[in-house]
Amino acid sequence: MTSQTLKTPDPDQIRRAPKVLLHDHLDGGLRPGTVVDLARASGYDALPESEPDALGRWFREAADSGSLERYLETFAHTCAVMQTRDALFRVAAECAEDLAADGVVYAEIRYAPEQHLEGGLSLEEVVEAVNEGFREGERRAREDGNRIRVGALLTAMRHAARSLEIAELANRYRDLGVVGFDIAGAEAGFPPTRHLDAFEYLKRENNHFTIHAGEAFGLPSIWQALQWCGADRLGHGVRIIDDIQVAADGEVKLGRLASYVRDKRIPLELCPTSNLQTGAAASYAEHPIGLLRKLHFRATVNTDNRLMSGTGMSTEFERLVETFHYTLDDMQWFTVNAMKSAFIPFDERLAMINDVIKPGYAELKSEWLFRDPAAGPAVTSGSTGAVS
Ligand SMILES: O=c1[nH]cnc2c1ncn2[C@@H]1O[C@H](CO)[C@@H](O)[C@H]1O
Ligand SMILES: [Zn+2]
Repeated sequence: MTSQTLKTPDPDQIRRAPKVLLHDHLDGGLRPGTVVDLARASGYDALPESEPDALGRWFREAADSGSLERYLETFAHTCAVMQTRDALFRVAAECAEDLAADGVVYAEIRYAPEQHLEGGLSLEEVVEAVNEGFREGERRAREDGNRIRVGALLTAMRHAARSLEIAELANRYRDLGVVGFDIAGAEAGFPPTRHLDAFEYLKRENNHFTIHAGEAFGLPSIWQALQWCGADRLGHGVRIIDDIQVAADGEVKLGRLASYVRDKRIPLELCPTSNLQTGAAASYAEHPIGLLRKLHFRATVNTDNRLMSGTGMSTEFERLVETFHYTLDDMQWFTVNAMKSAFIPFDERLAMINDVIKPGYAELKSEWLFRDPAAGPAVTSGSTGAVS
């Protein structure tokens, strides 16, 4: 290892580093200007602001409530303008384009088809419009010299009763752009076991699913998601920290559930900024991701809702780099964790890791060797030579 390996990456390196995103809501990632355009086109007159910058600020502030329930109220506006084929296509295309421009090479984007039927579309038409939008976004990204692959996750809302139907839909569109299933929405009062039939169906079909659990509600929710429902991954899962004790002398003790999650390499789809907004964590410094990374949980970094959190993958990593002094090696570790945990076939995950992610980080890590000497010293910290 050289001293350069210890240096934290700058924002430009973070943006150029290949990143993998497993937890991002389509209806939580619209461009503010697109919300304004689509509202105008559809005659939706309930937007709280009519100018894109002000609207973007409104979403961030409204979502900054400290409560998941109030955070979720903001989705009424985005869902309202996503009720036609053209709107869904546009939002999906821009989503893929924006992620690619931010250095994301692989993304699984989720949304709840049942929330997009008010304009008369069928569930199938919703899925097809979004899939076509993703393909268009991938194409535009290629034109811009970026590479991204996007898969869809179909979400069922946990307060509703359509989960089996949505699970069947996910299964029907398997290999046609949909890579898995999820449940989302308010957690307290809506345990995942209400949707057991959907999960059992997907298991019988050898299909994949993740469950939002351990965000607004703690260990019982995580336990149910894993041991009753059989989730492949945990959406957030951040409250697994409640089952980890750190003594004053630094000794760490994992409870049975935390041990299970770590031993079984259950992926945690952590979303730091979103957690600060809903009150699941008090600050970046206190966010459990720091400890979970040290303890080698299968931790991944995600955006959740780029519009409501005013964030992106690079922004999330910037905050983590500032807070925990992560290096490119740490970034690569989170990224490989995410790619290993994706719902696409094993050989494709492996190729993404070996042929895209690792070479991408190697390239970034090698840049200092070829820099212009006139540009100043090669490293700014730990610059005394090899350390191991
Ligand atoms: O962090 C979250 N926790 C739980 N549910 C969420 C979160 N973010 C978004 N949604 C919910 O998922 C739906 C489909 O995308 C959104 O409409 C929102 O209600
Ligand atoms: Zn979410």
